[in-house]
Amino acid sequence: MAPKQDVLMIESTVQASDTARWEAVAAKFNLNFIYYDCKSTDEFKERLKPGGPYNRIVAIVRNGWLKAGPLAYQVPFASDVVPHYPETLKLICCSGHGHDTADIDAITARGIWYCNTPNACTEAVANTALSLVLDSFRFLTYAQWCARFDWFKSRDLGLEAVDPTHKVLGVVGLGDIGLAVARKCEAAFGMTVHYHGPRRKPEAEQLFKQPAVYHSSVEDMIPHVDCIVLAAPYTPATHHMLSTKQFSLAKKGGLRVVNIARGQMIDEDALLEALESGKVVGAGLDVHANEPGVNPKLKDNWRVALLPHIGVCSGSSWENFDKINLDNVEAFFGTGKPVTPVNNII
Ligand SMILES: O=CC(=O)O
Repeated sequence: MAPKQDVLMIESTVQASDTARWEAVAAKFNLNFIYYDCKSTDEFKERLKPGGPYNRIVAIVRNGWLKAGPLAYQVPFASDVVPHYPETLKLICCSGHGHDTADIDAITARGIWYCNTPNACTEAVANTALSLVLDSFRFLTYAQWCARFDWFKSRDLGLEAVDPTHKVLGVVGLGDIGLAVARKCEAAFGMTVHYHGPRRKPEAEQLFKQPAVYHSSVEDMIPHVDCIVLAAPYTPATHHMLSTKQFSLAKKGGLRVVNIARGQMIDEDALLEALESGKVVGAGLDVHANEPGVNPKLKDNWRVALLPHIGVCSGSSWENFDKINLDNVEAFFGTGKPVTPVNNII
């Protein structure tokens, strides 16, 4: 009988798992699951070496999020790790939409499929964005603080807070998540929608009562909108896409800034200056430039609502992660090709 094929499972303390289906797939393709428990990326590299316990792995599956504590924020698919992968490795399945922490070019050059889990957490992230949009106008997070610690400070909000009702939303990235955010903001607040992205999406524009307006640059869009939501992938082109120049273009009354994409897309120093000058009047940030951790000056600013990158954290996302990872493992071992690769292995 052929030896079992090792699959390295990077599990999470919080994850959904269709155990019966994983067991059935393991039995069908003679898979042996081994479980990642490295304390550091260096330990991971050691274990990938000849004679090491991970030296014959055929697939890596990162289900859910990495555990908190020493395993959190290890980056097992980064440029410095890829050269350590054994020749046997042919498939990586990683929960989540973004794949900016994986070196896709290097992984592809090694002949390894890389799959994300598209559309798995659209609903969860879009709902988080909706809440942050409201917060960026109404400062409800600050009001919570007042309820706990200083009731009468909340009275100042009477002059500062406004409603998002019938205001203009500007979405950067009208993909699955950006579109869902825009539709929710239209349905909940009657907001009209402008958007920016690499190309116009005429069909998506027509999904709104008042067709969405396309701008070929973010600079062109900012003077038209009351609130900007970042929902695009993080790439060299989107690094610091909101900085001093962009904030200076805010319309009278000020801009609100919501980020549910990646922290490095905003220059946080420039954001703090824009909050100081009144170019930006509210912000809601789920993601941060230096995760895990939040800029202390942002923490001190009552106009900023902060979350610890939990946009995705909802049971529906975890169930979808597990299902899509399973679909990819099953398709790869059955046909040689996974279902949702972001790269192409010829
Ligand atoms: O941040 C979450 C994701 O990329 O899915």
